[in-house]
Amino acid sequence: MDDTLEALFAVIEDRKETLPEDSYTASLFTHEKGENAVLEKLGEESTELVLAAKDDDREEIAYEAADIVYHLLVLLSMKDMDLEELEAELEARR
Ligand SMILES: N=c1c2ncn([C@@H]3O[C@H](COP(=O)(O)OP(=O)(O)OP(=O)(O)O)[C@@H](O)[C@H]3O)c2ncn1[C@@H]1O[C@H](COP(=O)(O)O)[C@@H](O)[C@H]1O
Repeated sequence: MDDTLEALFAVIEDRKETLPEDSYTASLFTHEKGENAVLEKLGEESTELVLAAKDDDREEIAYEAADIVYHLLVLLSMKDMDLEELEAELEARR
């Protein structure tokens, strides 16, 4: 899981740097979508996750959780944060 998150975060950081035209991630870092779009997605997906949990729909829970994790990592990158800061906070709670 760590490797998966690190690989995804590396792709997100690359898209932020290179801004390929056909990249959804890159569009989030430009005025085309921007921070508000990321925050809206996190709000929508949280609601969808709650509904999936209420339905005990495991496939949908995994799908919505993945959407949230992806947009959360985009938000961290947007704020010039990195995975280490998230890990440090989680470790501090152990
Ligand atoms: N993990 C994701 C990921 N999760 C979700 N999304 C996109 O997030 C968008 C919104 O997701 P939704 O589930 O809300 O889908 P939707 O309601 O149909 O979207 P909208 O039409 O409302 O925008 C969709 O366009 C999804 O494709 C993602 N886009 C990219 N990634 C990862 O980022 C990598 C780079 O992607 P690009 O930047 O597109 O090259 C990919 O290889 C993936 O690993």
